[in-house]
Amino acid sequence: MIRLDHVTHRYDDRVVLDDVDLELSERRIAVVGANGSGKSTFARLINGLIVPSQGSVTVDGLDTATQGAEVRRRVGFLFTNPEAQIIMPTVGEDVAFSLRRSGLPADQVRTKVAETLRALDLAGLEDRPSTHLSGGQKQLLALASVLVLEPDVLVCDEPTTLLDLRHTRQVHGILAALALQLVLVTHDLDLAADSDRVLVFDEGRVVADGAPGEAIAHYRGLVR
Ligand SMILES: Nc1ncnc2c1ncn2[C@@H]1O[C@H](COP(=O)(O)OP(=O)(O)OP(=O)(O)O)[C@@H](O)[C@H]1O
Repeated sequence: MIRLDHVTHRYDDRVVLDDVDLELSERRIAVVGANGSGKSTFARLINGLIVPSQGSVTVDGLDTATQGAEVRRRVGFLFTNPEAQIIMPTVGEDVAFSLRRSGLPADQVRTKVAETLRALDLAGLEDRPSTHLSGGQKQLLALASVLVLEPDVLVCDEPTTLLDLRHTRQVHGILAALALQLVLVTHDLDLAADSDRVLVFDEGRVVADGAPGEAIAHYRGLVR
């Protein structure tokens, strides 16, 4: 359960999230809204990349402000641009790097890395330099490096914005099949429609919250 208790966030003096109060327990939650409406700030609050100026954010009762490391063990985060999170020179090393503090022996790390790459259509690419991957493959690698840690929650901030249609569909399919709680910030309303609950942000507030049909219709109404 993700809980935002009267969360306000400011950058300097500017309020970008204004008294957001939510309990999120659905498996697939989509977040839509105009540029600058506060979606990324909201996403980053969930895993403690940002802590709120006022109010609190908890994940399974763990407070992001005081138990950030524990929260981040449960909550994986996928950025729009995979370059922001690919660290190691080769595909296999990058996924294995996520497990560096797992205490697992090397052979188990290798097995987990291979299994995760297989699940993301990157089988056999362990030794491929990360820089040689296509943009779509890079996003799959970034996702592999998050999923190998088996998070309970995955927060994705516009994960398909930089991808072509084929890779967008591929990432959608993979995200839809994951057995975890997914919070997906997206401008892709087809993708948002395929969720259990949609939050619509506008100027730092949640202005609609509910079933996809209703919430997306509200969002469309805002931009008319
Ligand atoms: N680190 C920061 N310092 C100052 N202001 C910021 C910072 N990050 C975001 N902002 C501002 O906060 C507001 C909300 O930004 P945020 O990125 O959360 O919106 P968004 O809905 O995700 O937008 P987009 O759809 O364009 O990604 C924007 O006006 C943005 O300029």
